[in-house]
Amino acid sequence: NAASDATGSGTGVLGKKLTFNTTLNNGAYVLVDQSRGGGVETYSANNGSSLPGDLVSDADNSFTDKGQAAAVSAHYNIEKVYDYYKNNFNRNSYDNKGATLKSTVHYGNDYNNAFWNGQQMVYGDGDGRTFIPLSGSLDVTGHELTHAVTEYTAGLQYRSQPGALNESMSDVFGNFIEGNHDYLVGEDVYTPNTPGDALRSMSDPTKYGQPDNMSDYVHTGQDNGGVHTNSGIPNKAAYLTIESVGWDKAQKIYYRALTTYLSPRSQFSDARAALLQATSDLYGQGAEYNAVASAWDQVGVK
Ligand SMILES: Cc1cccc(C(=O)O)c1OC(=O)C1CC1
Ligand SMILES: [Zn+2]
Repeated sequence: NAASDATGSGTGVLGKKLTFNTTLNNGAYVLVDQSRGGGVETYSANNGSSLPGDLVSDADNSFTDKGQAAAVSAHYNIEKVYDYYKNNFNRNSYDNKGATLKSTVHYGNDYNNAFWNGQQMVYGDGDGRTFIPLSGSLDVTGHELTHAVTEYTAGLQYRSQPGALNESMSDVFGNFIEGNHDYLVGEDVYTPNTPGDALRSMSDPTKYGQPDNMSDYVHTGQDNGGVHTNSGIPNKAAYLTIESVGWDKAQKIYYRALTTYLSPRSQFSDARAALLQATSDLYGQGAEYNAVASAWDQVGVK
């Protein structure tokens, strides 16, 4: 049969009934959304580690099996992430040329991670204690896809200060995309037995062991120079900026800095300058400009 567009439905990781675009292909419905850019395609590694694995399919376009929940959430959430970048910034996928958005779920066993591997997004199932399937969180899927946007724009190297900025941009846009203004990261899929906690907090990074000031920058060889630790410093600056200038202006400032002024070896001080320049371009050197300067003053970055 010719591939055609259909509307599928299913149950996500958090138990919600979700609808999304599928394609009827050779008598089965697959998680392929041909309506967005070069397509959104969702695969399963079937708890192996070869990528991308198999396209997730269902005979009756109703993806309600428990084993399909991680794929349902990934497919639905990535549609939303695509729409965020297209609707807010007219960006057509991570490369702005309609690159196909590929995700693989059920990667590995009890895998408490998610990552962008340079070609696609990959989501573990979690071990059920630290994480439940990570694709269940919109801020996590936004975080992962933003790694791809960063790679195709600023190209921030994934180590030391540029790496912490890379991580921060993913947390910042993950939060913009999730849109619930909780400034938390991963809360929907983190520690199911501990309500109210999160993997990271942008409003109070110290709550989960991250520094929130340059004076507490962690010099380490671990984790590519502490990229998931030191991201607390630019994350705190982002929180202060968003609270001062407001959600909408902050999004525009951050997107312009990421796509126009940041570069592979940008340090925290370069991020301050890039965000100030973006603010000046967009809103001049008034209240918003002073708010950005103050935010970075407060985290000890000049
Ligand atoms: C859970 C996890 C482990 C290692 C790397 C990442 C990574 O993608 O950097 C990761 O995912 C996140 O940080 C998402 C936002 C919760
Ligand atoms: Zn990341």
